[in-house]
Amino acid sequence: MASSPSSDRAALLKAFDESRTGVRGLVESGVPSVPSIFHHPDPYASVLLAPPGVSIPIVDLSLPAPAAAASAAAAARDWGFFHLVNYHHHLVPSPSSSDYRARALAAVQAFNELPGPERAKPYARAPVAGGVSYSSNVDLFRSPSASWRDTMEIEKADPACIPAACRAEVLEWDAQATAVGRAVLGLLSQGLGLRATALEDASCLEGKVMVCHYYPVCPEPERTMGLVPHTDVAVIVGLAQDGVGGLQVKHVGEDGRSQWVDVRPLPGALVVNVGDLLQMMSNDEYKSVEHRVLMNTREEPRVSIALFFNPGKRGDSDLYGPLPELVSTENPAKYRDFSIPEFLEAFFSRELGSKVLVEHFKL
Ligand SMILES: O=C(O)CCC(=O)C(=O)O
Ligand SMILES: [Fe+2]
Repeated sequence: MASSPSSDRAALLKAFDESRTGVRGLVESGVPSVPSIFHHPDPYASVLLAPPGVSIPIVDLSLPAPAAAASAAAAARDWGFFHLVNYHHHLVPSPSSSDYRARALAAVQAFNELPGPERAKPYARAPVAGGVSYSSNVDLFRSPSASWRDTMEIEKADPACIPAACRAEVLEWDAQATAVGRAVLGLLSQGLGLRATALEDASCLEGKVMVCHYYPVCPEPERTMGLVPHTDVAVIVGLAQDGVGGLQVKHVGEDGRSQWVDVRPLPGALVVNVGDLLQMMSNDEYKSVEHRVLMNTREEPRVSIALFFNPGKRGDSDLYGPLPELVSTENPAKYRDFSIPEFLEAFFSRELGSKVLVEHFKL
């Protein structure tokens, strides 16, 4: 019996997933070209590139609090993305000084470059017992094209389950990035005219997911993508990227047209962005923004670590939606309230995409 293209694709996806060694495993096996399951019809799709010199705003955390809050709020309103600099005085004191961020990125790279059988051990589709999973493409079986990326996800992990190659470093980074995340949530709360602890009180520091990406070198970068355009399912995200580049943000330029703006690596800076949940909690004051990762043509892999801050209270009766303080008869709620289980079910039933949850809960 002749097989159909879709059953061929399903079989190829299954075989790829069962290899348990991700895209890096394909590269190690010496694939000379990008296999068909990773082909994107138009990886550089349709939207203009911003002229050189256009870039996301920079928020300086060493400014006096009111100025820092105004700057973070303006960036969250106008761009949904910013570089955070001078955050070091918010870090947790630690005997091992120096660059936690660089250490964590290097350790994630080391994990991804372990021999295949070693890194295959935690291979699983999240969520899993122990809170750690390594896999390729969160939406592998739901999306039309796979992307050139492997990912380790860490959520409420038992430290013993984090691979030894990066355990100490990712735990250290989690503690540091959480301290910085607390400061950013404070600024963004103040920027909404609320008390500094408003978002923290809504449990937004308690439901964290750390997502460590590895984008292997690619034999045909123009045929595939690192990460398809999407908005983040989170309150905020703090991202550490290495020096390779490829992340782009969609922004409406001065001429009113959308364009892709490169988020060029800025040494030492953390990239912070607004997720769909904060857009809804802020009743559209802050905007989640579409972003993507293009494959680089450099002969080196790219590593990034994204820390997703989500609400930790997740019962069916813990409801989220526009913060009550922001809603009035003049400014009615633009979204209905929802529980986190309801939110996650909507997320896991779809491929990665843009604003799908914002649309889902819109009134
Ligand atoms: O790797 C990056 O720079 C972006 C990662 C990202 O957008 C995500 O994990 O949602
Ligand atoms: Fe993202």
